[in-house]
Amino acid sequence: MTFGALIRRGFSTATGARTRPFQVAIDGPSASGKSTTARLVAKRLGFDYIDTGAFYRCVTLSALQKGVDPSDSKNISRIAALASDAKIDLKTEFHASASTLPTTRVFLDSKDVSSDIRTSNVSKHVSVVAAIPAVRQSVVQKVRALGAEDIDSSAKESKQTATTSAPSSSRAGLVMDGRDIGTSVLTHADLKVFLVADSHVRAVRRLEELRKNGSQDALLDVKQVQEDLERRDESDRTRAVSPLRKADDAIELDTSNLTIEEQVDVIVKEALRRQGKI
Ligand SMILES: Nc1ncnc2c1ncn2[C@@H]1O[C@H](COP(=O)(O)OP(=O)(O)O)[C@@H](O)[C@H]1O
Ligand SMILES: Nc1ccn([C@@H]2O[C@H](COP(=O)(O)OP(=O)(O)O)[C@@H](O)[C@H]2O)c(=O)n1
Repeated sequence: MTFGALIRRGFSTATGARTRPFQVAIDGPSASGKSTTARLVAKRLGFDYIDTGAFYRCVTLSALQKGVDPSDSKNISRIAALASDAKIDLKTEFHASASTLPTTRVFLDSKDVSSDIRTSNVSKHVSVVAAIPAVRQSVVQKVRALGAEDIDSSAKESKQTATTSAPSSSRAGLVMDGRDIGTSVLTHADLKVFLVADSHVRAVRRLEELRKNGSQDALLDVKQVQEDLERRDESDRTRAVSPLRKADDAIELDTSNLTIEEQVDVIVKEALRRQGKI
């Protein structure tokens, strides 16, 4: 095994120093609370945050904008090419105020598409796009490249964009959320969490969020939102490559009856415990 591979596996150096940032992997079905929780955990721990769902949404948006129908299997290789060519950047602002939720802006080929990737049309097609093996390969490559940048240059670029509550140099870790983070992207993550919640509860929360954001999709009713979430979960769970599933070594956390603060607390405490800080 190479030294690089040992580093990726998180082995310590002879001096006992950690060789890579502490990694937290958060997976789970749609609207289980992953991104909200992940951003707040990152803020509390002074870690970076990567929303991998945004990558699949960008590829889907790119296809739809170019008139390439994701539901037509003849378009698989065109969508794979779009995924490979897409330049995707995330900029998370952590904000100084303790009570403000960090915000992540998403850029596709340098254009801010943060709202465009959240429309119901993108949501409707994203799971089909995410099931294309070549798309997953491209996205995982892009996501890993971001993770590696965090390892090699902890005080660089993405941190300059952040109005962080913690100094950028202290961003010694990474929180990543998605569907396959614990099972195939960060398989050696120091802490893996699988968030779940009742699908009706998730639909109510998602609709509330759409209303708050003034989205046109706020006109949908809870039943329609719940159906969309369940359809997407089913597709994510049953696809051939990297399906949504709890990693064997992940902690499962049901957020149905928790407050956001409670679920964040559980994860932050476990991360601190595993870092030997409490
Ligand atoms: N425990 C909770 N109680 C109430 N609302 C929650 C809770 N957890 C998350 N939410 C809300 O549910 C919605 C979906 O959460 P989000 O983090 O976007 O989920 P995911 O990233 O898994 O799709 C957001 O509006 C979020 O604020
Ligand atoms: N690591 C990931 C992240 C997202 N995805 C796909 O991308 C879609 C959108 O992810 P998301 O996290 O933005 O979705 P929500 O949970 O916010 O609804 C999911 O339904 C999956 O099909 C994936 O396959 N693997």
